[in-house]
Amino acid sequence: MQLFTRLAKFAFPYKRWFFIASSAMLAGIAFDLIAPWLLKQTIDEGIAKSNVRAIVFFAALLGIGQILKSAIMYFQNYSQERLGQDVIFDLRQALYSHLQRLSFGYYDKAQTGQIMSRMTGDIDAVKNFIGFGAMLMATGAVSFVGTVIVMLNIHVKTTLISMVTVPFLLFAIRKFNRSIGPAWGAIREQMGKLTTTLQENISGIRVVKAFSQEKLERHKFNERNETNFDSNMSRAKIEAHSFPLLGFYGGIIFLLMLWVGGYHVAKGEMTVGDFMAFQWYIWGIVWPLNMLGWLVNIMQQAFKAAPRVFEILDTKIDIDTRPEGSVSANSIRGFVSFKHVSFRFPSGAVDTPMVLSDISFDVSPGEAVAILGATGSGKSSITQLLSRFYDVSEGAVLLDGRDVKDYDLIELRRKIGIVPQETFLFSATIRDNIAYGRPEASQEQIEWASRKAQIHDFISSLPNGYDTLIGERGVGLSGGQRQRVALARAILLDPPILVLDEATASVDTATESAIHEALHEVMHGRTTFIIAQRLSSIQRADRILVLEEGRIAEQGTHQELYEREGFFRRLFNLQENTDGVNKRKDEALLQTEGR
Ligand SMILES: Nc1ncnc2c1ncn2[C@@H]1O[C@H](COP(=O)(O)OP(=O)(O)OP(=O)(O)O)[C@@H](O)[C@H]1O
Repeated sequence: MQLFTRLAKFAFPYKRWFFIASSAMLAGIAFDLIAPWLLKQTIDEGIAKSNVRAIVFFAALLGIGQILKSAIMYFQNYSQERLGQDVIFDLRQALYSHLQRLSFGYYDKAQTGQIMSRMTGDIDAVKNFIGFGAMLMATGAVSFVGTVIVMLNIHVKTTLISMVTVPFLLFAIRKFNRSIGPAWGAIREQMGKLTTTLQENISGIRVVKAFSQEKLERHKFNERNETNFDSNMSRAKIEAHSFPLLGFYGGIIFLLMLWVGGYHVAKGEMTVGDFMAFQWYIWGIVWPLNMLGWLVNIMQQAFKAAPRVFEILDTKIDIDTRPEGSVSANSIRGFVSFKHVSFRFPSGAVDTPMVLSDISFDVSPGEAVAILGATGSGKSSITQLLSRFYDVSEGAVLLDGRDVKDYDLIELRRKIGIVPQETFLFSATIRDNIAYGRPEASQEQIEWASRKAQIHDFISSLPNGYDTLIGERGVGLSGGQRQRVALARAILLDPPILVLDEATASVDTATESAIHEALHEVMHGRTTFIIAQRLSSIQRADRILVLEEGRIAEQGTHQELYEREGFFRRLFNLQENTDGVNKRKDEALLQTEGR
């Protein structure tokens, strides 16, 4: 019932189509009730009395009625489809907007395939019900009741005896309804899993092929496909078992009517016209009953699909984009302050250790701070809290002296240019990708950002330049090129805060040094966070924070940390040694080649 109410709320704005469809439906049923009577009149008043005028008159009325009904059917079909499409349009739109507003915490746990299948198959199932299932149900119910009333008026005994199987049929429908519901639930769930497997396989096809795991993946898909097949066969078995029984009960109604009606005609208690009219009327009760199984199917599909859709809509938005009383972030300067921040990912269990513990530091506007630490030490998490991809578990992150939670989130994020660790590019032109955060940017501005990111020359060398289309996730570009396009995208935002999360990890040392040279100018006047594991990436940092297992182990300038003989010094010595060894190897190689 709750589902009905929720779906009805979506349908309410389109009540106009509902009224047109239901009026057309009632008009259609009215015709179905009048037409057999016209037939009766044609037979009893025309044929039986050899009255040609009466035959022509009633037959003409029947013809006109048929034409009118066709026109009415057009309105009914159009408006009920329109109602379904409108509702589904809004539902899909609401779902998409909600998905856009859900935080990283949701996506950490969600499966893309499940979301996809809810946006497509589940929504379609709901549409089938709203579009014609519900209307057909209403038409059937009105037609059934109306026909029974008219038939009772013509001949009570024939009507009642003909309908003797109806209670059995309704009982069978109830049983069918109970068993088909779970079957449809399993199918919708299986479809979500099948889509997830497919989506993961396609997204990870390069890994699959690199590790020659096509057979394993085929096996995984096959398993899902088989489960889906089995679920559908279980459903088909229930249908195969129930539908003939429902058809049988419906057929018996027709036979009983022939038998009882024929008997009463023979006894002179019914006219031939009445009998013929009954033949027609009987379809008014048989078709809704015959359709019941099919309608229950549509309804159960929708009732299993709708909760999956509503489950997403009901997911609480934990990080609201425009919290009440939020302040504008448009004029922030970039003073960042972490106050005793501790953090655990929302997907992490309560008893797991914090990813960040008691982190406190201040960064002045324009300062460049490097965050250094072993893998998994919490470097990226720090910057994710700044952009409010997640909210702190304890403490506070302040921006220009205000809690980041107080700012309009959309404006806040526009003020933080991020080059993430994993570059994602859209299947669009290189220009569109660079201008993603600032679609109104001019070609000059885009080229300026590309130059700073050391990617302009490469783009210009392509036959289509900035108009070059890149594939999904940036296919067609190397890892380093993708990273530089992402860098240009962040630079173009011209933000007061810049976050470079291993932004030059995929480029060669020469390009890295060229990027850092150019970045020096870009970083000027901006608060910059440079997350890196290579010391060469953080040369330009004014200050370094060293993280160890989610805590700040040390902080200071290069010189201060070097003298402290801690993690930084160890890393420095290690990387110096590695660089030294590499350098010696290169020299030896050159000498060998030179000989
Ligand atoms: N979305 C997530 N959900 C749950 N735990 C996460 C999530 N992302 C990261 N973690 C965990 O949080 C810890 C810190 O991760 P973070 O990405 O901040 O480390 P990092 O220092 O940036 O590592 P790297 O240098 O490898 O990028 C890690 O132990 C990681 O397993």
